[in-house]
Amino acid sequence: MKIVSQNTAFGGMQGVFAHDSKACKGEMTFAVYVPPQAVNEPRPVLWYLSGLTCTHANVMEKGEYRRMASELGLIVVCPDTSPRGADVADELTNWQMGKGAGFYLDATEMPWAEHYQMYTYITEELPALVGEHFRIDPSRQGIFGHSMGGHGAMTIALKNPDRFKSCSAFAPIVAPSSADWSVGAFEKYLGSDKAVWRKYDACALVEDGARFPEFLIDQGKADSFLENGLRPWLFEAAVEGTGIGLTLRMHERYDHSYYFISTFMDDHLKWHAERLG
Ligand SMILES: N[C@@H](CCC(=O)N[C@@H](CS)C(=O)NCC(=O)O)C(=O)O
Repeated sequence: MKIVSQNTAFGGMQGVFAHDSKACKGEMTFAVYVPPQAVNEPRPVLWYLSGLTCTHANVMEKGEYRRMASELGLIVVCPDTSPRGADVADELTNWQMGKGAGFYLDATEMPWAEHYQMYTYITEELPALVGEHFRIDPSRQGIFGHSMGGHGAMTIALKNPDRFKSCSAFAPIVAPSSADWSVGAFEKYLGSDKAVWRKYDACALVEDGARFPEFLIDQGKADSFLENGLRPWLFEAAVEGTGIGLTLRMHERYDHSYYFISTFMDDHLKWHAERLG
C-alpha cells in the first residue's frame, strides 16, 4: 500500500492510499479517516460509497464528516467508484458508464468484466487491506453512500446482513434496474438477463427475500434526479410489510449536491454510531 497523502485533522488522520487491486486489475485509490481514539483501541468502521462521476476525493473534500467522526470515534473509508487507468474500458462522453460509474457490481460482459469488479473489490479485497493496516473492529461495520453509492450501500447491506450492523443513504438509486440513468449501464455490465440485475437492485432484493433491520434515507425534494433516477417511494413500497424499518426524510429545497449531503452528514454518523456501539 502506497501513501498518497496524510494530514492531521480533528486530532486524527485523513489519509489517501493507493494499492494494486487484484479484483480490478490495476491501481486503486481510497481515503481513510482515522479518529484519535483508534490509537488506543479498535474502532467501528464506516464505508462511504460515492456517486456517479466521483472519486474518493469528493466526499473527503466536501462531505464534512471529520469533526463528528472524530467525536464519535468512527473510522471512515471512502473508496473510488470504478477501476482506473489507461487500459480500463470507458465511454468518454457518457458519465453514467465506465470510469466513475462502476455501480458497485461485478461485470460479466466484455470488455467491462476485465476490470469492473467493484462488488468484489468493496466487499472482499478492500476490507482485507483496511483490516491489515488500520485498527478497525470488524464486528462493528456500517455502510452508507450517495446516489449510485446509496444503491451500493443498500444492496451490499441487504446481501451481507451479518457483516453490517447499520446502513443509510443520501438520495440513493433504489431501483437501478428501471431507472433512466442506470438501465443502459446494467445492460452493458451485466447483459440482458434481468434476473441477474435483481442482485444489484435494492427494491428487487427485498422483493426476493433479502432482509436488513433498518435504513435511514435522506432525500432532497429539489433534487433534479428525484423522479427519473432516485424514486425513494419505490423502496418505501418494497419494504412495506417486510419488517424492514425505514426512516425516509424528504427535505424541501435541498438538491443532489454535497451541500445537501454535508447538511445531514452528522445525522448519518450518529445513526451509525448508535447502532455500532
Ligand atoms: N455530471 C452530472 C452530475 C453528476 C452528479 O451530480 N454526480 C453526483 C453523484 S450522482 C456527485 O456527487 N457529483 C460530484 C460532486 O458533486 O462533487 C451532470 O452533469 O448532470
